Amino acid sequence: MTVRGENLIGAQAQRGTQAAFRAVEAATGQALEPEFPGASLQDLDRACALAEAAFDTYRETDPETRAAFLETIAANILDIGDDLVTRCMQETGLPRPRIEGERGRTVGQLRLFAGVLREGSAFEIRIDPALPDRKPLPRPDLRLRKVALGPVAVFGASNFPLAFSVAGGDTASALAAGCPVIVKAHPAHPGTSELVGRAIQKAVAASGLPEGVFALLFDAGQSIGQGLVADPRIAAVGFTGSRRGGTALMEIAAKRPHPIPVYAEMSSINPVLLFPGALAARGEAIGRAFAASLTLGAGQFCTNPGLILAVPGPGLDAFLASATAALRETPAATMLTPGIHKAYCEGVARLAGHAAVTRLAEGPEGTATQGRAALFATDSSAFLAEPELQEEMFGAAALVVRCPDLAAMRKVLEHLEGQLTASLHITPEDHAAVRDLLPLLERRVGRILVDGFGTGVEVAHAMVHGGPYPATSDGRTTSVGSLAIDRFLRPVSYQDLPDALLPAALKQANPLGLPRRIDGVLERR
Ligand SMILES: NC(=O)C1=CN([C@@H]2O[C@H](COP(=O)(O)OP(=O)(O)OC[C@H]3O[C@@H](n4cnc5c(N)ncnc54)[C@H](O)[C@@H]3O)[C@@H](O)[C@H]2O)C=CC1
Ligand SMILES: O=C(O)CCC(=O)C(=O)O
Repeated sequence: MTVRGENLIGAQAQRGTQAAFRAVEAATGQALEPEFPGASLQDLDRACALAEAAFDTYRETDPETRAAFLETIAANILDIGDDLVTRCMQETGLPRPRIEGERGRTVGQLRLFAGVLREGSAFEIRIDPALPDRKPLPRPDLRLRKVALGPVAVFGASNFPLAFSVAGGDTASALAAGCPVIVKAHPAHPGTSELVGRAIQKAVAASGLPEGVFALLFDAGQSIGQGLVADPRIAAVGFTGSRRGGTALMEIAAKRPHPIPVYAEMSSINPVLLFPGALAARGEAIGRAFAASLTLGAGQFCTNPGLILAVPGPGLDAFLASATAALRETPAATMLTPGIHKAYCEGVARLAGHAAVTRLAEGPEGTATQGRAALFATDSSAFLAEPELQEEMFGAAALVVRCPDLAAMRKVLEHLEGQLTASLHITPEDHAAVRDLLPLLERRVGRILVDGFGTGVEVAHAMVHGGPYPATSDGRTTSVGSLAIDRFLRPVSYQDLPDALLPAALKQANPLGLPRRIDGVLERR
């Protein structure tokens, strides 16, 4: 499939009329063909008008129609074949196995939401039948279902060009909910975006859905993204990227006459807690596993283990010896964009020059587009005194914080901002200390995991990929896993509507076969 540099608006593919940009080959820094002329504000208006026009029809399609649509998107993405993999490798510098794996995750995610639709409990059908004889007052017939919010603007991530981008988790969950989606393409992988966008556009047509269900817009600057978030027809925003970008969009959304939710996944340093029993039992092995997680994908994961907390002793020495040895041997790796590479190098230099920080290890030097791993150390009192030490360094760098005892470790955790994950390395003799910390961890993070690292998020029903601010803008939700659909739904209650007027989902005969809670009790099916 050829990349043409065209915006996809409704059933049309058309070149923009505004300033053009080109993708940059991550490994060489060379510009790639073709040019992507940016969308105009008229294009944006048309995409929003089509999305608004599509909304009422699309949201009332039955769950099976939307499930089949998501499966068609998945099949169309696979049908692009190697053209997608090679373009994506060029644009991101990520290796083939990673891209192929991510493609599998992307289609798996679309299929997961097809399953969610067929299962039906996401719509939370609740029926409280009328009690006409109740004293002193009769109870009305009350029926609740969740309905789609409206057209959703999606800003994909640079670091997951498939699973968190045009047909990624935000798009899949919004489409499953019944929301049309307008994607502002990430400028780091426009060709990949166009190929995937065409797969969705084709699926819209093949499924007989209104053309406004999907659009993809390119922009060399930020006016299309900002215009989208401000547009009154947009009802919610999904975003993965920098804290600065996410908070800028939150501000625009909050200032609208009708503010809307922005689900932004932003920055996280993902504390790793090495408990004394685990360090004594297997400090060396944990060190090796940590180095592998830290350097995965050049460290460009929001779940990257950026902060290690431990009490000094022989176990920590063993951990550091194996981690530093592994990091010194891990080749530098191509980073996604020149901007991300520059930000990483500056972050590492800032830490290296910090008076309270020592550098423990540095990976081998690479090319001008590659990032080298780095490990730094400080102590808990310096960490508590210097807020900049908890800033995310997006790349393969981490900071070890030596805590004199577990009470100091708790203080560091109390001081931390919201995080996506916390990883605990433990043995049974650490259980009492862990039990003490769990309530605090629940307040700080979205996912608590044992004897592993947060990278490689499982797409599943019980997954939470979220966390208190600034890990995300709204810690009540997740951007990965089936619960993500909830971000794009809201409850509506229907009181005393005759059956003939009720939506199919709430009719007495339950024609859609949805799971229902009758008088608070889940109905047997
Ligand atoms: N925590 C995470 O999941 C991730 C964090 N990052 C962080 O973000 C940095 C830059 O990476 P990018 O992917 O380029 O993120 P970014 O936040 O700069 O851009 C993400 C998307 O939002 C748009 N955008 C950003 N600021 C905007 C604004 N003010 N108005 C309208 N649109 C805006 C961009 O055009 C892009 O489409 C990295 O160095 C890293 O620090 C990047 C990727 C993932
Ligand atoms: O670790 C993963 O699989 C997902 C990480 C992520 O969401 C991100 O880096 O943006």
